[in-house]
Amino acid sequence: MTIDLPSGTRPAGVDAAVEAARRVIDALVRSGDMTDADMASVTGRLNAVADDLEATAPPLRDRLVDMWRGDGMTRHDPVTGSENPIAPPVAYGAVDSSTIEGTVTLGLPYQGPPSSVHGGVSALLLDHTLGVANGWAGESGVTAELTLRYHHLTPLFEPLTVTARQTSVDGRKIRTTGEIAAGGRTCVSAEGLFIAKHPPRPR
Ligand SMILES: CC(C)(COP(=O)(O)OP(=O)(O)OC[C@H]1O[C@@H](n2cnc3c(N)ncnc32)[C@H](O)[C@@H]1OP(=O)(O)O)[C@@H](O)C(=O)NCCC(=O)NCCS
Ligand SMILES: CCCCCCCCCC(=O)O
Repeated sequence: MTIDLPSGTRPAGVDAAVEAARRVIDALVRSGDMTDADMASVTGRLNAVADDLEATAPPLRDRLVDMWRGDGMTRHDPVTGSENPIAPPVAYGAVDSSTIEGTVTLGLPYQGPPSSVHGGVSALLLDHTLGVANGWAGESGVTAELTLRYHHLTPLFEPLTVTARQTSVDGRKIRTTGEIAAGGRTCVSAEGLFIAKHPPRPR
């Protein structure tokens, strides 16, 4: 079964709140202690928001069922998820029947080396994008092996292209490749082995 690609961020509801949370995370990392902001006040206001959300959140099991409603892509994952503040988020488009491509610009929360993307963040983006390419191509599974090569530092603050392509399906073994590029230069390349396995969605 071929999945639909994630359909993007909605302008209201939780998506808008998540977008605001991303701004908060970015602004906190940007500020550090080099700010005139009253951090005691900031802390109090953020805790008040968290108190409100925690007091009104649904039971975990109900939310898990809700997260996995339907058969298609989710809105909560940590890469594309418009309901997840730790997702940058990446937005994908189809290139062909087995290839997808996404664009994203990463800021300070994703820093590893100076002004460069953390290697683990690159791994996250590639693991997920290879997985979604498999769903798009019609045969998906869980990651069994992910081999990465870091060719060049991946820059923060400029558009990155994340590409993935399913290259073969052999029984349960699915092979997929991908890369992160900046300005047309490959920064990280990936080869993945996925095994067709489909943990049940909570219902
Ligand atoms: C990957 C996983 C599904 C394989 O377990 P399994 O379903 O029991 O599959 P099997 O052990 O029967 O292996 C199936 C085939 O894949 C191969 N395989 C499995 N894991 C492999 C790996 N890491 N590297 C290379 N080959 C592997 C096996 O050798 C076997 O090949 P064969 O059919 O030629 O003998 C299982 O180890 C797993 O669930 N791992 C966790 C996955 C995960 O959390 N990924 C991140 C989130 S998506
Ligand atoms: C059919 C749906 C495909 C979704 C792909 C999600 C990739 C998850 C990768 C991972 O958890 O390591």
